[in-house]
Amino acid sequence: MTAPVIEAEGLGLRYSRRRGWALKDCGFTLPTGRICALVGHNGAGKSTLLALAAGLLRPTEGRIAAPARERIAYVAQDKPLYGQLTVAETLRMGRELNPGRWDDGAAAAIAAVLPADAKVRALSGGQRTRLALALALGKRPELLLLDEPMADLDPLARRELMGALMADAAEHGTSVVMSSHILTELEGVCDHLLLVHGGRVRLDGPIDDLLAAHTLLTGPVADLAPHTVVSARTTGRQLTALVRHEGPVEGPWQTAEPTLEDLLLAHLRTPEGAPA
Ligand SMILES: Nc1ncnc2c1ncn2[C@@H]1O[C@H](COP(=O)(O)OP(=O)(O)OP(=O)(O)O)[C@@H](O)[C@H]1O
Repeated sequence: MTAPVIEAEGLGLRYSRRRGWALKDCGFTLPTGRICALVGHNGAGKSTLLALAAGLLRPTEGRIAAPARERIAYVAQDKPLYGQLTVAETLRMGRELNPGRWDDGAAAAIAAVLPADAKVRALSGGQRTRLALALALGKRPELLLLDEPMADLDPLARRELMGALMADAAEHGTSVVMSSHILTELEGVCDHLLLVHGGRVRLDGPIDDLLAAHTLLTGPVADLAPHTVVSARTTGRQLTALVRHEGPVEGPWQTAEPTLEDLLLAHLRTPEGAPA
């Protein structure tokens, strides 16, 4: 097995005593070189987890091991940049802050369409995202942490930038963790999944293994034991369910392997604390 790039054990974070736990009892291992989708409801704890992995927050309990700060690039949801700098000055700052590591070509490939002399404060949301991603890739990180990176990009820019990011990650063996609410965007791009539900890790592992461990079935309503029902819906006498199977699914049902979207939606629909 590949060495892990992130390893968490009993990880918990409480922003304050009054607010309760944002993350609790989280344990997972992310092998090096994976493209990991980080999925969960609003407020599930995704940004908190990314900030912990980036070393910007300290765990309240447990531990998380990840590469040193200089080997991580973290693009936060609000893409903090200096508004008074120009695009060219921002890239120069990236080069000066990362001596010996900075990859001019990677940064320029992403930022090339931006007006070099425009002030950052005059850029659109999507243009700022592009600049933040250029800075992140220029740093030539071992681990790239992206918090909803594509949210304010138009569909063409989203496709182009996602393609560029993934090609760059594949070429350099970069590990990527990317949170997103756009499930279709993750399919075909990510090979690993981390699903956070109510502050706990509900599912994690290679996507192919997780899909193979689940079955989507339709047919007459009946007892589904010994399989674990993740979500079920009945229409008249017809049952549609997603189960985590224990051995082969035998019965009067039509069965299929779920898509990633089927799997994610089913797990996101379950109540907090239900068996995964
Ligand atoms: N700086 C903070 N101070 C106090 N509580 C916070 C802070 N940041 C987040 N929280 C709380 O921690 C919990 C997890 O928030 P987090 O931002 O990690 O969720 P998320 O999964 O990234 O959500 P979203 O999909 O909406 O971005 C939420 O209950 C949130 O209110």
